Amino acid sequence: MVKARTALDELGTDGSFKRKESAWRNWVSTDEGAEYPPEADRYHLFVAAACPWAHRTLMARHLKGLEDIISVTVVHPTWRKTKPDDEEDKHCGWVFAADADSKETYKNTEGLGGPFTAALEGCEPNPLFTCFSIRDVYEKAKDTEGKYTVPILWDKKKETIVSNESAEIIQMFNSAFNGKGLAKNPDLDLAPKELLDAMKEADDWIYPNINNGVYRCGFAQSQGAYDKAIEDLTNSFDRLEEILKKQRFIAGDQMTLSDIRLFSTLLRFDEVYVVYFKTNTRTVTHTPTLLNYCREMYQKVGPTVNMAQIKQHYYTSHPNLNKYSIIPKGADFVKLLEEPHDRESLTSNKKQKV
Ligand SMILES: N[C@@H](CCC(=O)N[C@@H](CS)C(=O)NCC(=O)O)C(=O)O
Repeated sequence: MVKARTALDELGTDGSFKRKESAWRNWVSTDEGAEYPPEADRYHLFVAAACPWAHRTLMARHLKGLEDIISVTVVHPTWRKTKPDDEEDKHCGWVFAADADSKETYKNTEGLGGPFTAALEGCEPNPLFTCFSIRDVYEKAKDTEGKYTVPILWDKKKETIVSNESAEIIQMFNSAFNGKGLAKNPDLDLAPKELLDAMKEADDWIYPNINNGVYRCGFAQSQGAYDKAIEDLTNSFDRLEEILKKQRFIAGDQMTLSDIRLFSTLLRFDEVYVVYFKTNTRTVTHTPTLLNYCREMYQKVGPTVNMAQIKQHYYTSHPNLNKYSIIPKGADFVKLLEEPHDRESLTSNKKQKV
């Protein structure tokens, strides 16, 4: 019997949040005889618009022009019981939205807050096979790990999961679909050879301290664990600012996958993490360099951003953090991102490809 669990169960003995490694790690590859070769209309993404890891894959798909050949389903932002008919089964997580004409509503997993409509614009039932939850998708692939995360890159031909690791899915999107007229932007290289070392160097501190750092703050269950996480986050936030004062993107003059990874966290920072995860030592709004950096990124990937779903997900899905699921109004961070940025001055003689 697979033990179902969520990120909220991943704790060290000191109350610190310890994220587990993703379990499905296959690759779409152009290698001869590859099990998962690049093909049009073969692969499908299951994502939550809210999830920063899934958002990475939507940004890479958009920038590479893969929308016509890799289909997507966005799940409902508010978690609920994944086996609603089984009293004993307590697991809560991502479920598909109901049909557009459904009138069903539900409350949060403690029966409070809401009501949230089961049908939601931009979300839909699973178009590939009948099922209720993302857990059902993992079960169809005979998963034995029991952590039912998005994103999932699904193979429609073999009916299985290729990968559930966003960092690797974005690499596949960058490099595996450039031939045979598949990607509309095959020449855009978001991981150029000459920047690979700088990208790795940046990812290596940004992941633990910023991307996962906000979760280490928000899911901490002891003061000591929170104190350590917020100190690491604050120092890294300041380090980012210093780097981006001198350099247009995090690994150099050119946008790379490392910027996609960073932006997905910064986009959610002021509206969600500052309030919900108590990351309130800094804000992007009051850090001009980072605000302008976010403006430039937003202006490249705007169609992938859904702030309403981002807020709905976090504030309504973990009643232990927000019992009544009240969604704070916020100061409309996205509107700030629509304003002009000043980042060209950092690379005045180089033309950006995107
Ligand atoms: N390593 C994974 C992490 C994905 C992840 O943690 N996704 C969250 C959503 S933000 C999730 O689906 N959580 C479900 C759960 O904790 O049960 C990746 O980067 O792809």
